[in-house]
Amino acid sequence: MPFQPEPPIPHGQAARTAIVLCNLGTPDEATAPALRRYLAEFLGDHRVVEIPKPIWWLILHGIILRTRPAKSAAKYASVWMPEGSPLKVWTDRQATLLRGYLGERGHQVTVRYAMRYGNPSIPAVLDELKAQGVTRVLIVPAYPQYSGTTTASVFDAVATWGLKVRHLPELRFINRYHDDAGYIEALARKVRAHWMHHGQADQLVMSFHGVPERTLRLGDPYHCECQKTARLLAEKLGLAKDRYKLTFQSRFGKAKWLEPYTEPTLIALARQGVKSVDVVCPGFTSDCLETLEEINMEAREAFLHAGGQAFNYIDCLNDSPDWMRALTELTERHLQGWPTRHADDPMALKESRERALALGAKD
Ligand SMILES: C=CC1=C(C)c2cc3[nH]c(cc4nc(cc5[nH]c(cc1n2)c(C)c5CCC(=O)O)C(CCC(=O)O)=C4C)c(C)c3C=C
Ligand SMILES: [Fe+2]
Ligand SMILES: [Fe+2]
Repeated sequence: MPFQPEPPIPHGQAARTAIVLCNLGTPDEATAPALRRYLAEFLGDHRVVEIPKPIWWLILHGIILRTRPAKSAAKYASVWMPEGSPLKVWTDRQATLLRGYLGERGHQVTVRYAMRYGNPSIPAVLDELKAQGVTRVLIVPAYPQYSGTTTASVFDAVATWGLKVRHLPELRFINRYHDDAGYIEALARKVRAHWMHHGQADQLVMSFHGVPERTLRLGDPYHCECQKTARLLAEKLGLAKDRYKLTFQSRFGKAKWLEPYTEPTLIALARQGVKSVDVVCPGFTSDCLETLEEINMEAREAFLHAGGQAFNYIDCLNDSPDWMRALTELTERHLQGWPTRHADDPMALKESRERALALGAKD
């Protein structure tokens, strides 16, 4: 494969830093053809479905992509926002705000969002940043808990992009922030604000996206990191063990996934006489199909149908100021050693060039 053409070598050009906030991805429209494109890319990723490729290709293209796109398109249509898919709308806002929050603290960084599947794609965003002269990139997956199915797949996309690039930018990659104090505090404040306005339900259900159970046996730390997030959040909220539950949602396919499953747990709670539940999804940093439709519509319906009386969904972190502050501090820590406060400042640049020349560098 030939390398991409490079711009002329930039003698004396200051380092320029960018942050790329990478989320899962979402279809461009809530239509069956858009869903087919998106699901083919997403479910065709061997990180996501680990069945041997030729067998899975037949199942995916022969069965799943013939039936699922239309059904999923109807679900997406039920949560679509005027500006687009919720996942994209929130991720876009987070990137814009992060740029502002970092700017307030004197950092001059470009911030973009990218999607692992769909648009704007990770390679397209990295190409654009490189064309702008960016020389350092911090990749921030939108997943607090590390999983091979999601976090590592973002890394694959970055590494694959790098295969065609001769002059790579310096790259950093955040693996996890499931126990980050700012993230836990932002979650706790969301829950407390909800309690202030609506009162506290009998149970708090913390629902995380599931993964196949075998990934845990094969060494994926995702399950442990979800447990830790839930424990820290409960501690922060002062919740006793019998007042909250950790569950896993969004099971896909027939294999066993991490348990307990969210919807059956909600049904069991209702049947045991639990009248009210608050449900929060700490593993999702943005509201999306899985929270707005699967939890706030389907799971709500199941709980109420089984005899529950009040189902209160607590929004994801989205663009909450507490989360934006946490994300700012998290990225600030990972930018250390990259002088983002000076990069575009002509005086600082002149000084650093003079210092470099004094140390014997050639201009
Ligand atoms: C938060 C982390 C996520 C993990 C871990 C994850 C693993 C995972 N997902 C699937 C299959 C599907 N996921 C779907 C949607 C979806 N998944 C996540 C996040 C994680 N997935 C998000 C944020 C979303 C919503 C995207 C949006 O556009 O709003 C879907 C739904 C698509 C549909 O047709 O309904 C599927 C399917 C697997 C198999 C997996 C791990 C093995
Ligand atoms: Fe998923
Ligand atoms: Fe789902």
